[in-house]
Amino acid sequence: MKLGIVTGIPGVGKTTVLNTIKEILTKNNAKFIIMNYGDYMLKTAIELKYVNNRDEIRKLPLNLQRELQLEAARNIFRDASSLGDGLSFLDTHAVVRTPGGYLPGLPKHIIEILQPQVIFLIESEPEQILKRQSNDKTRSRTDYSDPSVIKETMDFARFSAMASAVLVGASVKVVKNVEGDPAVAANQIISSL
Ligand SMILES: Nc1ncnc2c1ncn2[C@@H]1O[C@H](COP(=O)(O)OP(=O)(O)O)[C@@H](O)[C@H]1O
Repeated sequence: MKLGIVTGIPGVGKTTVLNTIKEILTKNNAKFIIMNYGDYMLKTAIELKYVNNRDEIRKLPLNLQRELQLEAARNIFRDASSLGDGLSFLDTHAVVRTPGGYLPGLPKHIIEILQPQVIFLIESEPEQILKRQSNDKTRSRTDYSDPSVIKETMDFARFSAMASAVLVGASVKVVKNVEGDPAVAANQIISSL
């Protein structure tokens, strides 16, 4: 199994880079899967009739959210393993900025189930991230609207990714999302896994 966890703070271009990875690997007839952590949580939440939609998940009692997080990790590992020597990518967050502080996205009990080889951190200049956010009217990311907040969140994402990597011996790779060319980051991620 080859699993790379792809992280990046909101607005850095993670969705764009992952879509580019998909295009490149599809063109190359490669065996791969791109999984989104939230999608896996939502699937279980709907099956268990906890929620009807994605936005209800973060309003559930924390113990149920933790149960969904754990079940998602087990299912993600199962799907990545079943791909054999194909490439698996998991779209998630190294850190989540909350009013109560920075929350690790990959705590011990989760990273130990996932067993990734690499944790990727997609980064861009804070000013660039702000510009992309303001150009992208389809999403609301106002909680990341200040360059110093973005810089601090990126720092904590690095600390958090390394702390998770230490637990399973994964590597941490910082990948820059170059303005105008998301394929640069996409190719780096593919070749590093
Ligand atoms: N390398 C890039 N160069 C220019 N614009 C980009 C690049 N990557 C992403 N964008 C733009 O930035 C905005 C946010 O990208 P998105 O992939 O949705 O971010 P995320 O998933 O990290 O929140 C979008 O408008 C997207 O088109």
